[in-house]
Amino acid sequence: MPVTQKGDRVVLQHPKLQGASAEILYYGATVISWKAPSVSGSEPAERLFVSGKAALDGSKPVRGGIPVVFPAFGAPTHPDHAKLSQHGFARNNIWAYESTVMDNEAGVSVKLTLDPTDAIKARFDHPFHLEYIVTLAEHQLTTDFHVKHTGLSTTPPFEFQALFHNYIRAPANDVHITPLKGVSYYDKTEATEEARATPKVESREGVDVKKFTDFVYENAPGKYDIVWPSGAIEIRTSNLKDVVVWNPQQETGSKIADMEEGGWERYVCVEPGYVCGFVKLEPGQTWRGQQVLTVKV
Ligand SMILES: O=P(O)(O)OC[C@H]1O[C@@H](O)[C@H](O)[C@@H](O)[C@@H]1O
Repeated sequence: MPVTQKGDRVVLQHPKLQGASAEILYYGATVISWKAPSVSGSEPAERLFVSGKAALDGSKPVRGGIPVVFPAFGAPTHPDHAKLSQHGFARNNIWAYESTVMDNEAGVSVKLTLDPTDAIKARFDHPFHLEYIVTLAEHQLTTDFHVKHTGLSTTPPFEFQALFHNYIRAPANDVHITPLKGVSYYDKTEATEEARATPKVESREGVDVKKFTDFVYENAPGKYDIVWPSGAIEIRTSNLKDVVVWNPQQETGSKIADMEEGGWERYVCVEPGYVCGFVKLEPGQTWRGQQVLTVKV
């Protein structure tokens, strides 16, 4: 069966390619596994990092995979988001499985949804409907995030940020991310608020994460290559103008309670999103953001 619903997750299996799969937890609609073969046709291998200490029981957001960040990135900055926790509520609420959207020789695709609950309304009282479509193809995983304003025409618009928090499994000390040269970014590792709010310009051909990195690139190219000696993943995006590159290294990684020992050496987070400024959604409108992850080696 290409789509199997289990207790806490839905499992996608490629209809033709034995072992190519994806697993999505209903908690947070978090993709916690993506297995894909290399281009040369090796056995499908895990492409995402999930910490061995990650909670998968819904007690806290998953440390790894692809958490969905909505409606606030990082600590909320919008007055309307003041009651929300870091990265918002999409990653720590239970989504509903809606349907299998596609099931053919090319791949398989499912849709999950999230609507306001009383607990969400207490913190973010806006009429919305979220849809998340995850598609597994031979060497690809696509995630589509749709935000709909479901209010009547007289309802005020609402504003949000959105981001795919990809933990890409890769040897962190050997990865390079391109092409970010010349792109402005905010350096969240700076000690003062003023320094964090002052844009810098990336001067490197290939960005590495050999030291603690938490950079928010604004108006980035939208297509990124993450390359290391034995592998490469491409991320293509639509409607996601910014990208965050994060790796805590030992300096801050060792302080993350649910990070496995040395985990920071096993991934790089490359996170496409709309996080500088806010999307403003009018009643009846739908906003769509998409990424396509492709194994290139
Ligand atoms: O620990 P969390 O809430 O999952 O966040 C992890 C990281 O997520 C990144 O997107 C942020 O830029 C970092 O500042 C943050 O530390």
